[in-house]
Amino acid sequence: MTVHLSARGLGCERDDRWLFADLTFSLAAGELCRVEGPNGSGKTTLLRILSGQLGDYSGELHWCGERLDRHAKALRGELLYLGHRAGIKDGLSALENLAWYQALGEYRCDDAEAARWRALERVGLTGFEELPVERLSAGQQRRVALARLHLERRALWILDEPFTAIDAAGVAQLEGWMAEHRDAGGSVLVTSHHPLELDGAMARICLDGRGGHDVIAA
Ligand SMILES: Nc1ncnc2c1ncn2[C@@H]1O[C@H](COP(=O)(O)OP(=O)(O)OP(=O)(O)O)[C@@H](O)[C@H]1O
Repeated sequence: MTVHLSARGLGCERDDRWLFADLTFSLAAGELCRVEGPNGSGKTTLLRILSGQLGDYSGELHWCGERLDRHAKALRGELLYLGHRAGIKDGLSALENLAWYQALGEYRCDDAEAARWRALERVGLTGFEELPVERLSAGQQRRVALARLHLERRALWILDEPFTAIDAAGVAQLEGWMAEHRDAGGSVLVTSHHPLELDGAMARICLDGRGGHDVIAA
């Protein structure tokens, strides 16, 4: 099985405090992993390091066997990162937001417009495609961000608090998409402050907020 991400001896310090140190784990194709820990324990920082956005860490990180610091571009083409902020532009419509992501060159597909409509249908935004997103509810705005999961296939999803503002049906749906992605050979790293149906099927990286951690297999 292809190992997507592997970390050896990973550490990160903020304000003279280790968020985590000597963290070793791997995430292979077809695996799910939940990163958990109290507020401020370093979950977002870890996900930003693993997605190649932060370079101030110690230890080694590999993407598909290649050092991440030397092959960040290879990872970018295979990664979908959703931050804990929705990352959408208020004045643009849902369709325009997705077009903006496509225009950034992050998404390649034959029929970009059809892909946008299809993605918005999947997240339950039929009828809301052309309104400025500032006129959508918080949960609908989060769904605009989640529509990126359906724009194009990416091997690795890194999702930071993707369930924020999502209703119970939406949580079940998103868990279903994560399971589908895994079954298709993708991998997922996710944070959530709430219990999930998929918990039993996920490995866990538990940060304790004091610099310690546990890595627990699925
Ligand atoms: N750029 C930065 N400079 C200095 N300190 C930072 C920076 N980014 C984060 N921190 C600190 O690192 C710690 C971990 O932050 P992080 O956002 O990773 O935590 P978290 O586990 O995701 O928290 P939450 O559950 O509240 O989202 C916090 O104490 C934060 O203040």
